[in-house]
Amino acid sequence: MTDAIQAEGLTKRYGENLAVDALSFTLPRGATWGLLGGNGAGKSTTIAMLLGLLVPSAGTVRVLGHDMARDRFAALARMNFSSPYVALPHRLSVAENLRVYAHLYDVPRAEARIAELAAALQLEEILHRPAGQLSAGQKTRVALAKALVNRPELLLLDEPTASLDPDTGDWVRSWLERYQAESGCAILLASHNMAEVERLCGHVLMLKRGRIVDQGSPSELAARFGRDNLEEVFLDIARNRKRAGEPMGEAVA
Ligand SMILES: Nc1ncnc2c1ncn2[C@@H]1O[C@H](COP(=O)(O)OP(=O)(O)OP(=O)(O)O)[C@@H](O)[C@H]1O
Repeated sequence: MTDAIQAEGLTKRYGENLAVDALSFTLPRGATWGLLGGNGAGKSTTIAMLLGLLVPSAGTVRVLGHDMARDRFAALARMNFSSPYVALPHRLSVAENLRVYAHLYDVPRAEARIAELAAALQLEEILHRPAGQLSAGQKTRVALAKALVNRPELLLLDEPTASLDPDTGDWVRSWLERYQAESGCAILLASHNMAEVERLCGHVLMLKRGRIVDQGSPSELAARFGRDNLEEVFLDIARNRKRAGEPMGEAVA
């Protein structure tokens, strides 16, 4: 079976600024991986290139076996994306929004799929409310429904729980865990929430100034840095501290 994502030398330059610098990684089918990095590390730019929204300055991306430079639409039909920073049309009701996306993705039996998602994501009571009038938690659930409308084999999530209260954030994480186990879809998750990444991700790419500076499972990374958790590893990398046992002078990045 082809991998969910194969990125080779993926690069994005904005003038002099190298936002993403020769990223290479392979996300297997069915895996949940995290993309971690400080502000400006290149996470959103990477996701935009994986979606084909930005043209890479160099490098190649294959999504579910499709070359994004030549065969983007075949890949887009089989993947989806969610970000709290991308607003849904705010005057349309939740149901109308989901119908538009179901239509765009040519979803068979669209009304049945929308009803299924509304039940799963607790949207039934808000289906006829304008999307612009929802709370952050409700918007997140609608955005997830939109992202799942075409039963994607690959889901790209940019900060899926940003601005949610701890209870709603936990609900979304549990839901994603269950959904991933049931559907087997691959997930690439960009997040600033280290506990979230520890809980959901089997493997983490640590990004700094557009480059992968380390990677591994959350527990491997913690062990490598002699730390208890990913938050401490993140701070070590951000502040150029050494891995456990590394001689002085060999900074991580
Ligand atoms: N449209 C653009 N034009 C010029 N530079 C850009 C553009 N978009 C992003 N950049 C730059 O590219 C770099 C990576 O930005 P990006 O948004 O990918 O980072 P990020 O890891 O998603 O950050 P954050 O966690 O703050 O969202 C930054 O230096 C940013 O200023």
